[in-house]
Amino acid sequence: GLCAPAQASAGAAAEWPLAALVTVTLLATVLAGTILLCQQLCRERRRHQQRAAHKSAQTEALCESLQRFEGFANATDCGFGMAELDGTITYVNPALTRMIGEARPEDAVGRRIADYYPPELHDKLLNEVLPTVMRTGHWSGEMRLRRCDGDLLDVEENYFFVRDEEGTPRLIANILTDIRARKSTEAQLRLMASVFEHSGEAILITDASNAIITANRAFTALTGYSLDEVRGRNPRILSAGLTSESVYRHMWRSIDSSGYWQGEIWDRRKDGAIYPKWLSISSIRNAAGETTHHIASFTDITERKQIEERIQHLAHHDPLTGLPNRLQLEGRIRQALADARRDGNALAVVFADLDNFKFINDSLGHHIGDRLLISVAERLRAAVRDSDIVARLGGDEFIIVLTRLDDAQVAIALCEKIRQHVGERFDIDGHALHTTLSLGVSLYPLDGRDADTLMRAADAAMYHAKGEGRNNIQLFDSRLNEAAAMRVRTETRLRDALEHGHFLLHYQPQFTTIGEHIVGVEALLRWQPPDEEMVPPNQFIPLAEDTGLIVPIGAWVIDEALAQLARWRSAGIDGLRMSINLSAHQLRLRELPRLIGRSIEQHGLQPADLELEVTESVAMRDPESTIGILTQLRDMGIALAIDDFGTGYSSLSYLKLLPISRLKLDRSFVHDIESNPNDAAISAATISLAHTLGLEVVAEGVEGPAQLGMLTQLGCDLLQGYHFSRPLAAPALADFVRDWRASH
Ligand SMILES: Nc1nc2c(ncn2[C@@H]2O[C@@H]3COP(=O)(O)O[C@H]4[C@@H](O)[C@H](n5cnc6c(=O)[nH]c(N)nc65)O[C@@H]4COP(=O)(O)O[C@H]3[C@H]2O)c(=O)[nH]1
Repeated sequence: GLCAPAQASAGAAAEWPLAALVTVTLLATVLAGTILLCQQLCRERRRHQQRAAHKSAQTEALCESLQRFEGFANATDCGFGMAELDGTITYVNPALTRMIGEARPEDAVGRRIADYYPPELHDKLLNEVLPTVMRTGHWSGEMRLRRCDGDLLDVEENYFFVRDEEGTPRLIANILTDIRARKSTEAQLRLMASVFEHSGEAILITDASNAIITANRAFTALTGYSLDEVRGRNPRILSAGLTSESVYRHMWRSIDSSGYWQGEIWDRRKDGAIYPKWLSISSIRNAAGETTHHIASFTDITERKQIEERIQHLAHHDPLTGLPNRLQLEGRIRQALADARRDGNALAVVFADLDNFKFINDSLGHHIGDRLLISVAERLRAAVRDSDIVARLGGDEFIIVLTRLDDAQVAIALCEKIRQHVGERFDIDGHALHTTLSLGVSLYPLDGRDADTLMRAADAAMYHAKGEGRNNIQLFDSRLNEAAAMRVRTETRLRDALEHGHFLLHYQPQFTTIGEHIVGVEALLRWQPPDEEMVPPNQFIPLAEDTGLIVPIGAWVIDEALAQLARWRSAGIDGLRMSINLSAHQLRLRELPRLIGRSIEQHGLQPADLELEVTESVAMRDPESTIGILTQLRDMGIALAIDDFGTGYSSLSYLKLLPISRLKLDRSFVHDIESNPNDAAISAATISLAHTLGLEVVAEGVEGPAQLGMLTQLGCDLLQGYHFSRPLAAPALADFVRDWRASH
């Protein structure tokens, strides 16, 4: 909307002085003649007053004419001046007096024309302007006056002769117009034109009939068309034919009603390439409200669209592997289910989880971990059909949706293929890595008819696979649902057990490697329902944790273990530290430190008599609050140990932040330590790492002399396991300690 109104006003600005100039020139020519005559006649009148008595009527008429001229000359904004042929000024009107900056017209009279031009224009004045007037009778053009105060003033000048009755040039007259306003308008116009020309946006101007009048450089750069090629044509020639008619209809409706439209349309370049552009169109109307022009400006938004697509992609894909993420997966499963329903096919949802990813990630670094995930993603993708879906949920969890299956057998066979593929060696940055997959499978329509149910079923099946020792495939089994019902029954029984004292503790001694002294015991929870077999903790603790029952049960354990330690003390068995397992729920209890402190006090013990064990995964969950509570406990003087070390999620750097004093090397590493070089290496690394961090290492699950030998050699500090003793009931433990101490 900038150009056209500016043009209109510039046109007006340019037009009126011209028209005025012509009028003024004509008038002035006539009047200049008149004034000349008047002056002559008036002089004559003075000289020959008596002689001229008979001519007085004529003289009066002329004087009247002179007055009229003066009236005009005084009123006009145009400068008017006259000079002798030699350049001596004889007359200036008030406007010219103002232009040249004199106080009164008389001040200019008698001076020379050249006095009012800057020296650099003297040459032009004397050698071009005045000679031209002499030769041709007139000169017109732009000049610059130098005012008395030295300021310069741009003017348009019209020099001409005033001739006498015989036609002989007698005077030089000049009509001047101040063109400062026009000049600045022109400068502004030039600026506008260069904005137009240099704009990064392509700009196109059409007339009322929408024929192209002009276009700028960016237009040519963008479309490939030169101005000559498009002038007079309808911008329709730019269209790629991809934008629907309704878009154009809407566009014109909006331009007609509001004078404006913007939006996205597809165009074709001269070379045929199609591109999306963001287009704004404004219509320009004249005072009567009629559209005179349209101004269209547009930019190529190919790049912006690409970025948008990339953002879209990022929102729906896992950035690491490029696989669809959970968001995308949901839509795709729904689609796949709709297809399966229509075609009467089966479909399998497979939950796949890498078994030892965390360990690889933590020990070799995120860089290797990431590369491994990428490679696993590639193998998963390669193992299935293009029409199947492979997605990553995050971490080391993948979902595979196998479509168009004839039956469950095919799903199992495909999963087996996947398991084997991924189980093969990966060579990453010089590391030969092995990883295995635990796979859980649910089938449509057997296990569920909607995405949610199928995902949940596959997830349950995957956990089952983990529970079955990892690296295997489990089909969802409705018995997993029965297991859920069973859990509800067990929960009731657990509450009952707590109320009726059906829990008890067993204790397993811990030994120093050097000297094999008993220095502590670990309290291990047992459930002894009446008239039934004793239940090991793994069978009820997970449920107790899920239901929150672990909190009261855990409180009971702490109090009972400390009471037992006090009883042993009074029976003369001392030098024992009590290790107690804490669950994640307990760590979330703010009053935990206070509870423990009270219990220690009640039983007349010291904080140093107690050691709390938290599993690695628990310590790593919600690190901030965990560190807070653990630090409080440590500050009380209680020792802390990380249980099952090596199986969980630790990042080694994070370990440094924990206020711990011991690591318990998981028994899965201890178990094969003498036969499996991997396990031996992990154990060795853990022990040396712990020592570097100033921590002691307790090996759990020491079952035989070979493991003992190996752990001794690796410098492990403390040992615990069947090799020395199984967990024992309190009286048996007391006997064991007495016997051991007597015989060692
Ligand atoms: N194969 C083998 N196993 C050995 C050997 N020596 C000891 N064990 C077993 O290893 C487990 C060691 O406990 P944990 O790692 O803390 O693992 C514990 C601990 O995480 C949890 N737990 C036990 N008591 C409590 C408790 O009071 N509170 C909480 N929150 N968790 C408990 O239950 C887990 C299992 O406890 P348990 O069944 O008593 O199993 C005990 C123990 O009986 C050995 O030489 N070979």
